Amino acid sequence: MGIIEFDNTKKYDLILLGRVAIDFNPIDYYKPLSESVTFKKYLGGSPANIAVGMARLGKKIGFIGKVSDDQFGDFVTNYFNKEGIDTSHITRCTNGEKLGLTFTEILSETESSILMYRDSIADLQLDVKDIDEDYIMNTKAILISGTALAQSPSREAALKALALAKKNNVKVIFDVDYRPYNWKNDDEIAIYYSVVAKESDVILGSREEFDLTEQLIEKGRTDLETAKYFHSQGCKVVVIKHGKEGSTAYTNDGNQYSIKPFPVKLLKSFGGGDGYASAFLYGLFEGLDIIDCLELGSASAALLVASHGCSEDMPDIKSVKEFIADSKKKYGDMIARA
Ligand SMILES: Nc1ncnc2c1ncn2[C@@H]1O[C@H](COP(=O)(O)OP(=O)(O)OP(=O)(O)O)[C@@H](O)[C@H]1O
Ligand SMILES: O=C(O)C[C@@H](O)[C@H](O)C(=O)CO
Repeated sequence: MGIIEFDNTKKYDLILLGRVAIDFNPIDYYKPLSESVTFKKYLGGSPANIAVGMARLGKKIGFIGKVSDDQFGDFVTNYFNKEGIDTSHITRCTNGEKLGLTFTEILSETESSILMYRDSIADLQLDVKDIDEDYIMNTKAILISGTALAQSPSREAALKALALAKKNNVKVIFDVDYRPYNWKNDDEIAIYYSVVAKESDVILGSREEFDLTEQLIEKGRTDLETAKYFHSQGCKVVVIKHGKEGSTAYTNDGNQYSIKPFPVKLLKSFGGGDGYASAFLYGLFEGLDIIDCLELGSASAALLVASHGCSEDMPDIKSVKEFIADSKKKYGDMIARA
């Protein structure tokens, strides 16, 4: 039994709530996006990427989201169906809202960025009437992706899902997932992120994302202060990521575990967080020790930042374990264990 006690009688392991979008990553990279001509289309959206990652790791996955009523909405739901992800609670917009589009710029071997088109966006039209208690009752855990809190009606839908999860003893995972595009101001970020974080059993975020969350509580906290605060609110695991510097998990029994990134040739700096979340959470559902969950997450993240895509390149557990074994053979047993 791991640190999170899941109800293993439930139909789903995890139901994720948030955006499904599309990534367009350049085939002709190492140049400004303005000069790229050819792109590869992938399913995208951080929670959608995590859903694909966890399905490929063998977990039973559901999703609550809103997509455009057009061919791009068809593309993403068909992709989910092909990956074995339940789409019964993915609904279509009725007023022409569009699916989010993300264009990745791979400028050089060390510089990349994303350009997100998110006006009149479909995913933020998720509504409280789309949140079904019977669906939520049937999962071990829900994952709320922070961007779903950026605007109404999605904001209230996410908070309703949170309330129903707590009511039905469904564990809550909060992936802070900060994308600036749809937020009105820092106060709203702090208000809504902290409301969800305080109710969560597991929180995953970068240092910057925790700073945004805590700005109306206390500024300038250390990672340990942040972790202790959310443990005092009932959170069991706080994971704080520091990009290529690695990450640390703080558990509510007072222990902390750090992991470093696995060495890879970076192609794009995006996707690591989604690969990390999928494999780390897989480890939690498997009841693994936290350090082993971190190792899986760090390995999957490394594979993703070395890949051209995100969802499409999510690894199965065999690939993750082979990568870890190869890395240990090449660099030594303690390669990632800080
Ligand atoms: N250059 C790198 N080489 C190897 N691993 C990396 C590199 N950069 C990031 N990672 C891995 O990816 C993990 C998550 O990256 P990061 O901290 O940037 O999270 P994030 O901002 O949520 O990612 P994303 O860009 O997917 O949203 C890191 O903790 C690390 O394990
Ligand atoms: O999170 C997004 O909406 C963009 C993703 O689809 C993209 O793959 C990325 O940046 C991964 O974190």
